[in-house]
This record gives sequence, C-alpha cells and structure tokens, in this order.
Amino acid sequence: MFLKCRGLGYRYPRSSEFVFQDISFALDTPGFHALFGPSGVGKTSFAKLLTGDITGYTGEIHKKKDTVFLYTYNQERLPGWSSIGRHLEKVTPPGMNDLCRELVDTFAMEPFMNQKFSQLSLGQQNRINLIRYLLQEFDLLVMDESLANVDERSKENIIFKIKELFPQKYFLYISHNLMEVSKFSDAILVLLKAGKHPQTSLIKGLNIHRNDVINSHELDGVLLGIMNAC
Ligand SMILES: Nc1ncnc2c1ncn2[C@@H]1O[C@H](COP(=O)(O)OP(=O)(O)OP(=O)(O)O)[C@@H](O)[C@H]1O
Repeated sequence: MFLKCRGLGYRYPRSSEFVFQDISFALDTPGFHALFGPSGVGKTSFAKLLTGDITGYTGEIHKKKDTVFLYTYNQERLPGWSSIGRHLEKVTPPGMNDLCRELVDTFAMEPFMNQKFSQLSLGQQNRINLIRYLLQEFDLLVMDESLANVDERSKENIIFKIKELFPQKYFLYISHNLMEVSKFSDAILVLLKAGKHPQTSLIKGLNIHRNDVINSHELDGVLLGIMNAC
C-alpha cells in the first residue's frame, strides 16, 4: 500500500464550513494521476493534507513508510538573488547534473539560464519552478496547476518526459483542463461539492505515453465519465 485515505474531512480553523467531509482514496500504482473538480471544491486543501502541509483533519491517511510527499503550485516564487541557472546549480543534488540538463532542455529553458526569475514569463517561471522540484528527493509530487501558462505542445512534451524519466514515482496533477486530465492521467479523482454523497468519483484515464495513438471512442468515454461525475 502506497497511499490510502479513508473518510477524510477538513475544516479551516475559524471556519464553520467543512471543505469536504468524506474523501476516501487509494493509490498503489506509480505514474501520472489527477485531481479534478470545480473551483473551490477542495483539491488544493486535499492535496496539502496528503503532503502534510496542513494538518488537523478527521479520518485517516496511511502512507507507505519513509515516503516523501511534496507539494508544488504555479505562482511559486524563486529567490531573486541570482540567475535561474545559478539557482539550479545550487539546488541540484550531487550526481543529478545530467538530469538537470535534460529537464532544462525538455522544458526549453536553456535560453533563459542567465536571467533572473522576475524577468521570466509566467509559463517560464512555472517551468523552472517545476524543474527544481523534480530534482529533489520525492516519492509523490503534487503538481497544483504547475504547468499553467505553458502552451499545449510544450506541456505535452513535458508530461511525456516526466513519465519517461520517473516511472517509479507518483504524480498527482491538479488541473481544470478536462482534456489533458483525461489524456495523460491514469487514475482521476473527481472531487464533488461538500454535501454530495459520495463526495468523490474515481475515473480511469487514458494514461497515454509519447507516440501512443489516442482512441477517440475511449477518450469520449473518459470525458463523459468525468462530466457525469461532476
Ligand atoms: N487558508 C484558508 N482559510 C480558510 N478557508 C480557505 C483557506 N484556503 C482555502 N480555503 C477555502 O477552502 C475551500 C477550498 O479551497 P481549495 O483551494 O482547496 O479549492 P480548489 O478546489 O483547489 O480551488 P481552485 O480550483 O479554485 O484552485 C474554498 O472555499 C476556499 O475559500
């Protein structure tokens, strides 16, 4: 068992409303998975409970022993004291320089290595931020809208590369893009508004890899499954 949660409920301190009251979910297969649901339904809050960034929940979370769960989101800032190339040099663990170069290349960030974070576009900022997380030690990485502002083609290339480079790791991708969630993800946990029973629905995505041909009939089935669940 890698991750199992049962009957999870959470209410922010000083709030009278539960964000969610009964989420159960299990992950036992590495790969690219997704959290989907309407804005404000609690995806970020749920993800932060899993990574331990917020506490004080009801219910149970069981994680495989000694696993590292990290949370990253778009609009996360990097320090402005040096170029992003210098920053990556500093945060790249020993022995990971080749991986760093490959990520910089795939994420098409090489031309910007001498620039400071504040001089980058939003999509470039999100890409470099994701690279610095992928260089860290983790078993599960939450990517909360981490590829926002990145064009579709680059995004696809990045997701395929992540699947190729990290086949044994778990990714939980939060996105409002129905099509990309359906195409790229294996398990898709759809969160429904508080008060709905059950409060989640689990849909199987296409989980495509580079060069896979998409079966449009299957894709329609996934899209419909998610829309009906919502
Ligand atoms: N720090 C906080 N204190 C109080 N309430 C909060 C806090 N952070 C979020 N909330 C509330 O919790 C609910 C869920 O927020 P959350 O960010 O988890 O939703 P989300 O599904 O990730 O939304 P989005 O898709 O818009 O990013 C919202 O109603 C939000 O107002």
